[in-house]
Amino acid sequence: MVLADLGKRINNALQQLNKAPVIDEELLNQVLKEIQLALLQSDVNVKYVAKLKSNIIMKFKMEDSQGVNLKKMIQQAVVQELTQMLDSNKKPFVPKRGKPNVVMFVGLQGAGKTTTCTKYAYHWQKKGWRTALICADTFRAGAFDQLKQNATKVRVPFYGSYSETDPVAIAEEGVKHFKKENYEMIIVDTSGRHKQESELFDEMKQVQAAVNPDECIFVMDGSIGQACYDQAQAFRNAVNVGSVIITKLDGHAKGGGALSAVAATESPIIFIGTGEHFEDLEPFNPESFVKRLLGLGDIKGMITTVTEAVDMETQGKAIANITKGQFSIRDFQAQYKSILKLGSINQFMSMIPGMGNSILDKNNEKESIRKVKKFLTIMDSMNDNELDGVVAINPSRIVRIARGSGSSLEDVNQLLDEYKKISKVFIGLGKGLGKGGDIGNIMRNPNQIKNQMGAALDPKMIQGMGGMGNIMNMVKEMSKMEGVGDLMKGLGGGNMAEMMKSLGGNIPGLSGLTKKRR
Ligand SMILES: Nc1nc2c(ncn2[C@@H]2O[C@H](COP(=O)(O)OP(=O)(O)OP(=O)(O)O)[C@@H](O)[C@H]2O)c(=O)[nH]1
Repeated sequence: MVLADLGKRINNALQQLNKAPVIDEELLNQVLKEIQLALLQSDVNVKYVAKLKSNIIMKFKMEDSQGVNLKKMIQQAVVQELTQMLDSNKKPFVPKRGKPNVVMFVGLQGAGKTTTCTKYAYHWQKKGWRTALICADTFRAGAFDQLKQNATKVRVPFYGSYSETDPVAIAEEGVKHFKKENYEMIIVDTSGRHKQESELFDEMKQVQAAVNPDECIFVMDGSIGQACYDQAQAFRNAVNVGSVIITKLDGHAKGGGALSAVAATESPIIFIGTGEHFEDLEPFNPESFVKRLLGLGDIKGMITTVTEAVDMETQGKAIANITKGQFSIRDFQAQYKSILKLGSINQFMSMIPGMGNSILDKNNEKESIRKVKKFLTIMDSMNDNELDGVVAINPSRIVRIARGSGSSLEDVNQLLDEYKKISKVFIGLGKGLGKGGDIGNIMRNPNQIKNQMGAALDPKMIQGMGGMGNIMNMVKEMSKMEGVGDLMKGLGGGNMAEMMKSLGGNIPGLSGLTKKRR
């Protein structure tokens, strides 16, 4: 989670409301002063910070302090004001499946445009869209090689030329080529310049006129803080910029300033860059971002992520098996595939209320993803009978599987151990749910589930989630929350079995995710 420090400081300020016996204007002023200071140090414009304070004080004065929970009201007001500060109030372009969506990227040199084009391509490709990249940057030497290398790494087809010097011709030709091949997401990377200059804007306009993109995304370096305002305005005035991606928000103190400044230009921010790797791209939604920043979770976002990540048909088969007391390696494989589709595990965890500041550091997360990928490769080397549990995997097969997947015996054994542990949890869960998969069964007999989950999850993970009691409360609370009903309906049965099916899709991987690299 980026800007974690800002979130922590705002949260700490709000905590004072919990401790105080009475919430009066003096205390509120003190809390707001600390929030203001944190925002100013994150380079948020003083004008927005002052407005946030006066709006919250006004709401406080309007409340009848007898009848409301003041702490909750103030917390909600802070969320609302921060969300408003980051909201451009403009709806971004939404790509449509099954048709060619041409998206052109513009920005200054070094902002991270080429890297972000690749991250964006990877994002859509992971969702199963036919995605392609075009390098129309003929200005910077080596730009085509960089894009080519990136595209190869994420396995996305690319188009470019070493000999053609006209960016317009390359962009036009590339778009024509990929449209003919029925690509759904066609991404055009254009040239940057060191500063805003007429040559850059002229070139962007020509490319835009030639390829007629559905969307033009402006990529901007977030480390410049509120200076983003002038840059975003200049690009908006020069070309038809539809939305913005702010990069380098990892480890930069001025992130809050960058985000609020761009929102003020009325350009929607659609993603933020949070690192140099291709998976370091977070979809941006102001409310979700603020709630996660303050550790309040984002159930709506979590439901969307889970719904997108879960393959309903495969999971349906897994849940049918579980309720029959079976859990095959193929079911296990389905859970691991879902984990990869979640995108960032940290980002997913921060959507869970109470887990705002992620439990994994970046190295651990990468290590965990590597492990998930390794396990998937090993499972790819098993035959159908082994995956479906028709035959047991004997020692000689373990040797063959290790050889076939290019892994060690230790890796294969580790996978089988993990599978055994997880299958115990799932089979226990299936028993707890009973035939109908009724939520009531779980809630009437929580100890059974608690014991089984407790045995399988990593103790550090349980601790990170506030203990087993807290995990059970979270499941209980989530089952009551807005949107969960829709998810359950969407999943078919409208019962807890279905919900556990989708959420459970992530539990197995988590048991190994907090293990430190040795
Ligand atoms: N830390 C961090 N680094 C980033 C991020 N996005 C890009 N970078 C780095 O920023 C540097 C510049 O990125 P490029 O993608 O080459 O920049 P560009 O804007 O395409 O440059 P031109 O093609 O010359 O216009 C590279 O070292 C990237 O790895 C991010 O979100 N976080």
